[in-house]
This record gives sequence, structure tokens and C-alpha cells, in this order.
Amino acid sequence: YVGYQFSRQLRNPLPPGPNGLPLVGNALNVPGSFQWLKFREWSKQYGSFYSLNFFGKTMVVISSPQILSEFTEKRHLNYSERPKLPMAQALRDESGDGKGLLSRRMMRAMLDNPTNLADNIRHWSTSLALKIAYGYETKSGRDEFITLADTVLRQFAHTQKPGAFMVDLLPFLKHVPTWFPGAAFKTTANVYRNNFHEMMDIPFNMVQEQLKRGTAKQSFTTDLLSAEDYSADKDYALKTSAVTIYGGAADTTAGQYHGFLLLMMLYPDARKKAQQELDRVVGPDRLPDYSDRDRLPYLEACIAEAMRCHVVAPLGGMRVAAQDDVYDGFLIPRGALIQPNAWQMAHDPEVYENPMEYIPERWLVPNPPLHPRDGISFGSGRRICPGIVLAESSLFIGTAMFLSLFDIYAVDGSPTFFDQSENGVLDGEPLCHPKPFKSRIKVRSAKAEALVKSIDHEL
Ligand code: HEM
Repeated sequence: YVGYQFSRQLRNPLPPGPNGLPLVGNALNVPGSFQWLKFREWSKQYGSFYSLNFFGKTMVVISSPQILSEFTEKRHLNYSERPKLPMAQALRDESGDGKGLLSRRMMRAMLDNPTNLADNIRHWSTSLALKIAYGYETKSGRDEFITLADTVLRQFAHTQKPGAFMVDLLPFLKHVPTWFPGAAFKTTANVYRNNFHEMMDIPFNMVQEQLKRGTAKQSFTTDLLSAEDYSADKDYALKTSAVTIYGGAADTTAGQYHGFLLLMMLYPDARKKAQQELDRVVGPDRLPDYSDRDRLPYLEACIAEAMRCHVVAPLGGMRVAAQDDVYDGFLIPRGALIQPNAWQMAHDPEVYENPMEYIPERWLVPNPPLHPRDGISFGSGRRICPGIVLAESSLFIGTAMFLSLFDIYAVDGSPTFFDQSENGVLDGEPLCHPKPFKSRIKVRSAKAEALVKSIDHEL
């Protein structure tokens, strides 16, 4: 085997990359958060396609949308699998309405609890996800499904963090007993797995019960459980798909929305321009709805620019090479991890002038640059995010309502610029959210307040 490895690398070397230590390779050089910044630093030396080594496993880091699409689109047959991270696997093993009702509820929560920004947003995005996946209507305030769902999401995000668990780098640890040094992950995995199973089973069983009683609301799960070709042996696949929808939607949408509001606080001129547009198009007597979208180009530009500036999934979606492959003369060995650096693509100074600045106007010219939805924010190829349309419409309705009704201001202790460095405004996690920040949220007028309160009959 070693001879085979050696001879294929003589023919085609691995892509260039930083030297690592014997045995561990580059594992100790990759930081625990903000990995995309380190990846960008290396790309300055090795280009937009280079390789790292983690305990002998190759990771190919790609920071060019064109090269990435060569892998995920042109060669999709070889690069459509996701890597099986043992810790994430441990969780599974053994075992919209037309008017934006949920966004209106979030506005009510913003009016009552303007300081609980992050909680209000999370409640909204989780409610959206639970509604789509299970037709579940969350309660205002504390809701047991939201609590469980949030816990599972946080734990899942932990399993995705490169290097968070030694077992992902040294899979043989799977087989050692719990008392073995480095095997504490087994206890953690048990806790995470139990929560994950509850998250899969409880809402699924709820929908099954509702179907029996004839009270089920339309949802992904309801549709599949009532399909003609449904049979009980599909339950497990169905449960995991529903939970994936929920998992894909909640944290991403919340992070993107939270980042948008932070940018609106830091760039008051852009906020005011978007509000003037809303005032002109929607007026003060009603809330915006989806039908207004085409007439709000400045708001759309603000959303696009927020997506570019704040990339919620900075490392995109990882893939794994199914077979040996050669790209540009370099070997991509079978099993190599393909790691996009979406953050770097969205901040490429060759494509976006002043990439660290928030400039919505860059989207309002005749030939705007590459939109973040096209191969950056939502991935690309066969495993592209299936929730793009939903994500964009939720962001539209949530931001349109917020800006029609509220102002957001910086106060003493608020961040003063969108600092994306390690000590800045972001948490640096693979699903990257703003750190909690100080702000003041104020309803814009008496009419706006009355509009927010008018939704009380829907609560
Ligand atoms: C701002 C919001 C969102 C962002 C930034 C985002 C981003 C992403 C990214 C980068 C991927 C990996 C794609 C790849 O590997 O090429 C992904 C996958 C996925 N997303 Fe989203 N997403 C968002 C919203 C949503 C929503 C609303 C849903 C559900 C309706 C969703 C469901 C999924 C699912 C199920 C996958 C896995 C697809 C697969 O593995 O085949 N996402 N998303």
C-alpha cells in the first residue's frame, strides 16, 4: 500500500501546501475557530488550491469559485459525498404563509423585549424551521421544542468543528473503552445522541398522532407520511430528512439575520436608505409582504451585501473524494477532504472592491459582481443548499418588516465597525454568528407601534 501511495505521488504530487510535523501533519497549525482566516493566510503563499495534511489525511482547500465548481459541478460524481466525521456520525448511529406570520410575531417580540435581540431571532428562525418540517406552531416565549432543538443544534455544530474531537482525526479511538485517555468524547457522544434522537422522535411522533386524529397541519413530514407510497420501513429515513431540514434552516437563517441587523446598526446611512425605500413603496399603514419584493431593490442590495460581508457558513459544505483524481497535474487522493473557503471567495479584492466594507450600492450597477448566492453562501453542485429560496424569502420578509417598524442604533459599548478578526464582532464558529452586541431598538412611530400591536389577535 505504501509503495502504491508513493508511486502515484511520484506521477502526480499532492497539491502544494504548508509543511507539517511528522505524524500529525498540519493538525496543530489549524486554529480552533476562524479557520478561514488561517486558510486565507496560507492561500497567499500556495494559491487558491492547496493541500493540508491531518494525521495522513489530505484536505484540499479551495478559495476560487471557478475551481470549486470544477469539483462540485463538473466532477460531481466524484465529489458529492460528505465526509463521515465519526463524532457527527455518533449522533445517528445505533439507533410559509403569504404574509410572514412568524416574522410578524418576531416584530411583536422585538417591541416587548428589544434587548433580547438574539433570543427573538432564534425563536423566529427555529419556529420557521419547525413549521416547515413538522407544521408545528411554536408558542411565544418559552417553547419546549425550541429549547430541545437549540440544544441539539449547538451540539451538532460542535461535532462539525474541525479538530474539536480527536476521534475525527484518529478514528481508531472509536474502538477504545471509555476510561481510555482521549475517549471522553464517548460520554459526550451519548448525551448528544440521546438529545438528537429525542429531536427526531418527538415531533415525528406528534405528526403521526395528529394524522390519526385528522389535525395534522401541512408540512414536509405530513406530506411524506400521507403519501401513497408511504410504508413504516421508511420512518427512519423520513425522520432523518425532517431533522436535516430543520437543522439546515434554523441556525443559518438566524445567523444571517442577526448579522444583517448588526450591519444595519453599523451602517446607519444604508439603513436609512432602505427605510426610505420601504416608506415609499409600502407606506406607513400596512406591513410589507412578499408581493413588495420586486419593488425594493435597495433592500435586496442590503441583503446581498450582508450575505457577502457576513458569510454564515464560512467554510461552506465539505465534500470527500470518492476515488483518486488528478486536477491540474496534482493528485487528489481517494478520501481527501474538499474544503471550500467561502469566506475568502466573498472577500476577494479582485472581485469585490473594498471587500471588508459594507457597500449595498455595489449590487445596483449594470454588471454587478458574483452574487454570494451563486456558489458561495449556499455551496454548489449536487449538494447545494436546497433551502436557498426559503432562506432568501425569510430574510426578505424579516428584514423588510424590521426596517419598516424599527430603528436600530449603536449605544455606549456597541461595536464600532464590522471587525471580522479573531477579536472582533463574530464568534468564529463553523456556523458563524455575531457575538451578542449592545444596541438600542426603537419603534419608528406611533403608527408603526400600532401596526405591531395589531398582530396580537394572531398570537
Ligand atoms: C441563510 C441561510 C442559509 C445558508 C447560508 C445555508 C448554507 C448552506 C450551505 C453552505 C450548505 C452546504 C452546501 C454544499 O455543500 O455545497 C447547505 C446545505 C444544506 N442546507 Fe442550507 N443554508 C441556509 C438555509 C437553509 C434552509 C432555510 C434550509 C431548509 C429548508 C436549508 C437546508 C439545507 C440542507 C438540508 C442542506 C444539506 C444538503 C445536502 O447535504 O445535500 N438551508 N446550506
